[in-house]
Amino acid sequence: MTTTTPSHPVPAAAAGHPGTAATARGLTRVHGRGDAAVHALRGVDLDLPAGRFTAVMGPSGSGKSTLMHCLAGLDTPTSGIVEVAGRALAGMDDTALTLFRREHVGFVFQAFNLLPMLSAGQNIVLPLELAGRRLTGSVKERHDLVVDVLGLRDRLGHRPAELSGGQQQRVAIARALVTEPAIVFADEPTGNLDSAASAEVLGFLRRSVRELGQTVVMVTHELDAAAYADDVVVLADGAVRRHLVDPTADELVAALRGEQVR
Ligand SMILES: Nc1ncnc2c1ncn2[C@@H]1O[C@H](COP(=O)(O)OP(=O)(O)OP(=O)(O)O)[C@@H](O)[C@H]1O
Repeated sequence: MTTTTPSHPVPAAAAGHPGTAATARGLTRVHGRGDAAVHALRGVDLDLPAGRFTAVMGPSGSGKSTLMHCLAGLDTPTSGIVEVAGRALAGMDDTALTLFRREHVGFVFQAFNLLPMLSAGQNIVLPLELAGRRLTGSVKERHDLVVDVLGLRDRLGHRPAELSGGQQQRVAIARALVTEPAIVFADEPTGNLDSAASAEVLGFLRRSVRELGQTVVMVTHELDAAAYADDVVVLADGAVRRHLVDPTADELVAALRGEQVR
């Protein structure tokens, strides 16, 4: 593991767990039983620092999605510990997990997952409404900041079908950021975008880290996308092969060499 010091300061973290947004210890996930058992994760130890943009890379089947789902409380590990924002996920029932995700976790998906009948603005405030939070005071300030950072001010009245793919993904990012979650998980967020829109979306994700102090974890197959991140976790065979802090392009390519990335 690379242990070099980050070149820019790591901001203060989510409440209750200074410096670390999410932690995994001895994380395993086995699908099926007996001869049919698939060991998707084989003992992952990982600390994801707050206020950083981390890319998760690795060959197809190396466990990227499983790791993200376990960290986000969308899948239950077979063994091991997950903590997000200083809270252990083990022992939370479905209702508690749903409430926890609503408050502390944001998601950005490859397919945008916007509600087509709602305007961009209505999609963005949906998580606030679900959490019973009113668009006033500091919540309104945060909303306005997110809308401006993502350049969506003049698109709020448009429905998703009236927006380009890149604009739709920016709305999805705003929706993920508006509640000020401890961590945002982005699963192949540029998988449905052309290269120009991809660059734009990745630039906005990076700005959300730099300017809003957000923590973003992004699963990607693309070296170009990973180059926007501060840090890169390389998985292989269900384990962390490398955790690169502020890698140069050459260091990243060298770390991935030998790990066939789809
Ligand atoms: N529900 C499931 N049942 C059985 N096996 C599964 C299940 N989900 C994932 N797996 C297996 O677990 C391993 C890890 O899968 P995972 O989807 O996490 O990998 P990945 O790195 O995200 O792959 P990709 O890059 O192709 O999306 C794979 O061998 C996969 O086939």
